[in-house]
Order: sequence, then C-alpha cells, then structure tokens
Amino acid sequence: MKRHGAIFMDNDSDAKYIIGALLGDAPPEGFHELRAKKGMLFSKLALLHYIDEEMRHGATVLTRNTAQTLRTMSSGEQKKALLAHILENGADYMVLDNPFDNLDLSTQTELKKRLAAIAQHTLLIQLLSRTTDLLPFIRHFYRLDGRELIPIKSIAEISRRIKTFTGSIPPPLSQYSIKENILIQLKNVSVSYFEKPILDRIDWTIKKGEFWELRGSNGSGKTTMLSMITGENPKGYGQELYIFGKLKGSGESIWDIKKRMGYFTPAMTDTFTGYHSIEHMLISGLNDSVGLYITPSEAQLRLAKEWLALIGLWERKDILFHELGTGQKRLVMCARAMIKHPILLILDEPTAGLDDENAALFVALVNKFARESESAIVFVSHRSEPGLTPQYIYELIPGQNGSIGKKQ
Ligand SMILES: Nc1ncnc2c1ncn2[C@@H]1O[C@H](COP(=O)(O)OP(=O)(O)OP(=O)(O)O)[C@@H](O)[C@H]1O
Repeated sequence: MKRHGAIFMDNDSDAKYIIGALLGDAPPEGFHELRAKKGMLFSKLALLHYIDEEMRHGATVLTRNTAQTLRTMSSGEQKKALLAHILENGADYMVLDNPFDNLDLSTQTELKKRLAAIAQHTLLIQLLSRTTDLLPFIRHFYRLDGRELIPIKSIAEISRRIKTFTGSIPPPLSQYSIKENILIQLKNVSVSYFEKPILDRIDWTIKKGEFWELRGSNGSGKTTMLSMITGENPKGYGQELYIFGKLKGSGESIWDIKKRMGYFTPAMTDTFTGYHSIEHMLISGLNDSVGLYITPSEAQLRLAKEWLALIGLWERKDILFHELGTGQKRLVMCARAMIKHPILLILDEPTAGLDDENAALFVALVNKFARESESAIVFVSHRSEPGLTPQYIYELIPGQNGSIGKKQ
C-alpha cells in the first residue's frame, strides 16, 4: 500500500502555499518521495483555470469529447471531466484539494470508490477542511498551521472550537415593503437545454419570511432554478414565473428585482481581490456595488459598526478585505448580503470550502438572521449542514423528463 497522506486545514491554513510546495521541485518535509515525480492537482482551482482558458482562448482540454462548455456543466460533471483528464495523462501522485466539495452524497460515494481504486497505483495526498471527508484508507496525518506542516498521530488531535454570536441582528436603515405575501411563484415551469430536459413542471411558492433549503443532486437543476428566481435566465420568458408579484416578461425591471434580493455564493469572495476595508465592503451592500465609491453617511457607519461587532470584527474594521482568512471573508460577504434585509436572501452553497468551525459559525449566522429578520431565505447546499434549521425543504429529484420538485 502506498503512503497516502491527509493534511487537515482550517481556514487560516495557506492552502495555495502547500499545494505549490507539494507540486513543486522542493516538496515539504515528510514528502521527499514526491521529488522528480509527476504530480497533478484535483481541485476547484484547477477547474477555474480550465474554465478561464476556455473563456479566453476557447481551449477545450477537459471537454474535447462533448459539445457542452465546461462553464455550463454542473459541479459534478466538471469534477468528473477533470478526474478523467488526470487519469488519461497519468500521474505518479495526485493532490486532492477538498475533493468532495460541491458534490452530492451519491457522487461523493462514487468518487470515494474511484479514489480507493486509484490509490492502488497512485499516491494520493488529500487536503481537507471537513473532518468527515477523510478517505478511509489514509493512515498518515498532518495539520497545516499557516504554512507549517505538523505531523499528527490521529484525527482526534484536530480540535474545533465552536463559537456563537452574542447580540442581535442589526435592524435595516429602511425596511423594504412589499404588498404581496407570495414573493416567488413557479407554476408548471419546465426548462431544457438543447433538447436535454432539466426541470419538469416545477411548482414552487416562496412566501414572505420563509426559510427554505434547496436540495438536489449534481446536475439536478438547482443553479438553473436559482437563475429563474433571480430573473436572470431567459428561459423564464413565456412561463408562469412570478417574481415579487410580476409575471416574468411583463416589463419588470431586473434592477428593481436585484435591489430587493440579496445573493451570496463563495465564487464572489474567492475571486474578489479588491483593496477595500471590510467596513466599506459591508456598507457597499446597501448600494449594491462591490467596494464603496461614495462617502458613507453617519447612519451607514453606525450600522456597519453594529454588524462588525456582531461578527466579531469591529476591532479589525480597517483591515483590507483580502487580508482576512476564508471563514471571515465569508462572514463579511454574508453580512454584506444581509445588511439591507433583502426581501429574499439567496445563499448558493455558501459553506463550500469552509472548515468545520467556520461552517458552524456561518450556519449559526444564517439561523439567527432567519429568526430575527423578516427576510425569506433560500439556502442551497449539498451537505446536510449540521445545525441548519430551515422551515421547509424543496428537493429536485431527477427523472426522465428533467427534475421534478418535492416539498418537505
Ligand atoms: N447554458 C447551458 N447549456 C447547456 N447545458 C446547461 C446549461 N446550463 C446548465 N446546463 C445543464 O443543466 C443541468 C443542470 O445544471 P445546474 O447547474 O442547474 O445543476 P445543479 O443542480 O446546480 O448542479 P451542481 O449541484 O452540480 O452545481 C446540467 O446537466 C448542466 O450541464
């Protein structure tokens, strides 16, 4: 059996550094056997690189055998394409950076089986932020403290402190008012892409203040569904899709919709490199811009202070956003989406890539906002997040004619 290794990270670990070191010419202590061997990276980052190449230069490295672009594939499809590419090219070892993120349970199980088979002939190094993701055949463990790799004997040495919030959710400067009790309504909505059916006669009603979790396996159409709700998908035209009381295509303003919705997905944080203070980042959530281009008012500064105090960052208010760790960036961006108390808050796989401690903190903030605000929430997740307390679950279940919806 090869000497497979697992490296436990928290959101303060320098993942980029360790990935570079593992794949570079001078591997870190304990990994000297990697020297002069061919390593490949299985990660979201590698996928983003291929998507970027596709968009800029039309390069179709991972999608040579299909007409579909990598960008429009579901997360599961993208990961399968990357794994196939790595296996085709042959590697002596693979660095797996949180390989199960964004994957549904059955795809995770399938990937675990494939990795167990690959492990017979290829050395695997798993980087993981969630302890439950550990591949069962790995026996050698490390903890990544910043850039320092510390060997540990067992997973029990990974201790997570669970923090909570004290204080209340700050009220908005002005509350959006809406007459309708029904915020979003899809009636018999079907969507297909190039003859491939995705959504099959979906009925879903989201009312004021409701807290929903949206579930569904990879490729079941969750992102497609969200793009219908936010009014961005042109396939919404000609269908019975009502957004804030208005039929899609009846002259509704996309800006008016956006103003009253809050949206957060990790891609917004992970690719954001602007030089803004976190205080300004938060206030920008009131103006629907990233960063702040006008002088904030006294009331806005006060509100930002209350939010920063709540999420434990008031002492560091002048720090630049990009200097924060991943978990704190997520909290800031989530608070930024919440600060205006949107009528509907959409969180698209918001805990992907977070370690156990930060995921629990994030979930606690969402639960608290659900309890203390009047906003409706749609939380999309593959993992059943421990502690999340939605009132309702809407599940997309794939079928021959696309996914049907089931309410729980
Ligand atoms: N613009 C498009 N052109 C062609 N196919 C598309 C397009 N957008 C989405 N699809 C396909 O529609 C299906 C549903 O994709 P969608 O991204 O909505 O699924 P999902 O449930 O969000 O998946 P995941 O959880 O993996 O992100 C997938 O098979 C995807 O490949």
